[in-house]
Amino acid sequence: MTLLRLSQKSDFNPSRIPLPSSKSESNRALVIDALTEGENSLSNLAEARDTQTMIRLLKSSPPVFDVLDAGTTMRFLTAFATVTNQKKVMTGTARMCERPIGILVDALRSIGAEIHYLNSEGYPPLAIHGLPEQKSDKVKIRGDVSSQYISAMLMIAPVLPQGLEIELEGKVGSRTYIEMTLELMAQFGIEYTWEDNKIKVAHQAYQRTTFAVESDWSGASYWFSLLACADSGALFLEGLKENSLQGDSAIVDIMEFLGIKSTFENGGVLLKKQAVKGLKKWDFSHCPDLAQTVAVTCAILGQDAVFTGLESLKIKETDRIYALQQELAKFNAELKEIEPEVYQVIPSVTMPSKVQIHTYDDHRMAMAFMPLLTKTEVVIEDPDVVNKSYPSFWKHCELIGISTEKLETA
Ligand SMILES: O=C(O)C1=C[C@@H](OP(=O)(O)O)[C@@H](O)[C@H](O)C1
Ligand SMILES: C=C(OP(=O)(O)O)C(=O)O
Repeated sequence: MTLLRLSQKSDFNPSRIPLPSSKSESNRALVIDALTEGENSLSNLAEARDTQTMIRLLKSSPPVFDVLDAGTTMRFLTAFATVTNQKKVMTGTARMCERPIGILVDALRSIGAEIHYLNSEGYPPLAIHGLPEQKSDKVKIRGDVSSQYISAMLMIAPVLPQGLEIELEGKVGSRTYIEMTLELMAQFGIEYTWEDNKIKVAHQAYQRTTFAVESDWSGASYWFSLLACADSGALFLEGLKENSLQGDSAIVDIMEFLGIKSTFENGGVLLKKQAVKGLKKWDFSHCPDLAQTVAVTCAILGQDAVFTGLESLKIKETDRIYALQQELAKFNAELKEIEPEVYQVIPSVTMPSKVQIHTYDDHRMAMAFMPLLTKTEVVIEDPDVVNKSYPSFWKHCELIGISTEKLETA
């Protein structure tokens, strides 16, 4: 196994970080591009493995779409292959084959798709045989498992012969990602209405356009956390916009409570330290990918906080609740379920002289625990796990004065 030892060489002052591009925006733009007649001009596509996998599969179109561990690539390409009447097998890593897809398959089948499960009902791998005829222009989808099913159906809606009306059932999680999908579709000329729980998209053509992907706010969150945990310094994060398509820009509001003042200027955001006001309670329903970052920040800063909206964390790259609980315990902090689906972060009071973080095949576990280096010696297991969303993460650590030393073990 590879281990990476992290330690701080200097103050983070003044350091510029050339953030990676958003994989969520990139993967949507690529699917829309594949559904547009004629050429779009897409720039700043993400270096993330999830996006590079999407690019490779769309370009080479092999009979088996192996998406590895990329959730959006799995869900978006399932809908794409169906609507474009392709015969494909959809598969991925062992963990991907444990991540549910039944809600999307049911939605596609209800409008006429032919899709079969090759192993377990409700999970990849799948065999897609296409959509011989659109049988319905209405579909109901529950909103509390993954918004990616809804985004996948929305992106194919304009090219369906009868268009599509999607009725969202129950609580809707990750709503900001549905909004991102619709706003991006609108940039490619699509008109839609969203009233109450019904989103309607008529049959229409995607218009050729020029689209530049913004930097990744989820990736930016680790630098907010690092500065919040550091004694001093300032950071400039390049390529972020105040009016972002990405819901994870909520990190600005969260970190305002945890000691970071953000100023948008010169095509990015300048982070400076300010007094910690304290974060009492936060609902992560619409920004689930920030939960690990903020849990670790609170644990390090000695901030007791209550988190809700963590339901979807159990079905992501790993069970992120379990993973957080195990790793926080290594420095005497806790993520305790105090009522069903209500969690309290109980911060660390004593910090060991060294902490080794297991990363559970989850990029966000590696990146979220990096700021621990401000308090103790940190060793990250399997550091290449960051490649899923942020391959240059450790290089950027070096760039701002963190030493990263690779250690090989048997
Ligand atoms: O649509 C997207 O780009 C994403 C939606 C979210 O997933 P869920 O909708 O499953 O919560 C998020 O966690 C994921 O990283 C990216
Ligand atoms: C959950 C994530 O991605 P996905 O669901 O697309 O695999 C993530 O990047 O944190």
